[in-house]
Amino acid sequence: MLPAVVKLCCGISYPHLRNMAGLQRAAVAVIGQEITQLQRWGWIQHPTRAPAKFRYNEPGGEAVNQMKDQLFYVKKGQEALKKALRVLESKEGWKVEITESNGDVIYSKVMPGGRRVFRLESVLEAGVDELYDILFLRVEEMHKWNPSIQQIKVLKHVGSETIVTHEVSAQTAGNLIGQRDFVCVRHSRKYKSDLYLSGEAIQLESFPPLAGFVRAEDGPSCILLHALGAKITHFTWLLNMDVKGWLPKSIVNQALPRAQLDFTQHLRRHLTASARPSWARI
Ligand SMILES: CC(C)CCC[C@@H](C)[C@H]1CC[C@H]2[C@@H]3CC=C4C[C@@H](O)CC[C@]4(C)[C@H]3CC[C@]12C
Repeated sequence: MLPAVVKLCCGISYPHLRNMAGLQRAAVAVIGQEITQLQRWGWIQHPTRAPAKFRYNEPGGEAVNQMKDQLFYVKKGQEALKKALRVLESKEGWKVEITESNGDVIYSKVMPGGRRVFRLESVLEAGVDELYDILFLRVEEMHKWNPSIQQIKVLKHVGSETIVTHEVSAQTAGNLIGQRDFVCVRHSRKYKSDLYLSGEAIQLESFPPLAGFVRAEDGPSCILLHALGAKITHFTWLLNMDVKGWLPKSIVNQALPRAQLDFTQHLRRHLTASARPSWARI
């Protein structure tokens, strides 16, 4: 009797389960368990907004694929964070690249394989939540305050902590590196009063490189926001980028730390501008 009632309830609430072959059903169960595990460990939160096309009444195969998709992006974002943190935690091999008078310092280090990664250390006069809002929640607005960016589009929302983005850098005067575009998984993770933002390039069949653009690859990279006070945050940014194309290493290794300093400068300006009342803004 009980199994029949359970079956009936499942049939009513999940019509697609009835259309599924045995294997698909097993896959849904396994993926469901994995997501529950991740949620239990606090790695993912319950989606506040279902991803655009995620609907329970779609045929079984589609639902399985969408769940697999979600799991793939969340895991990719978490792995990017772990890998980036491992780079930051390793203490050897860092050398000072640039020291600015405002206290910003950029270090660099050569990774196995020969790529140089850059680590910016800075202190910003803003709270962690405000920075999270600007850098993650309002990522699509970044071009409004940062002229190095032409456009950022969120292609997918996977729960509230993971997004898939398409970013296009701007063609700026004096920058010897032409425009690039990126497709990345971006993941955010809160830990006490700190916040971690990670990113890594992914290949999306549905989003092949645009004609006329060089598709660069970001990551594993991350930004760590560590609260020093209510309105003061230590900002660490690991930039790990393969800009692709045929460029001398010396040019790339000058442009990347420059791009970090520019980014922080624009961010500071944006913070002061948004702190002023709207009538006082130009
Ligand atoms: C030198 C040339 C090739 C690149 C210049 C543009 C660089 C600096 C731009 C292009 C895309 C940008 C990234 C786009 C999106 C995010 C996610 C956000 O949560 C933190 C900032 C971060 C990570 C940006 C950092 C700056 C960035 C990497």
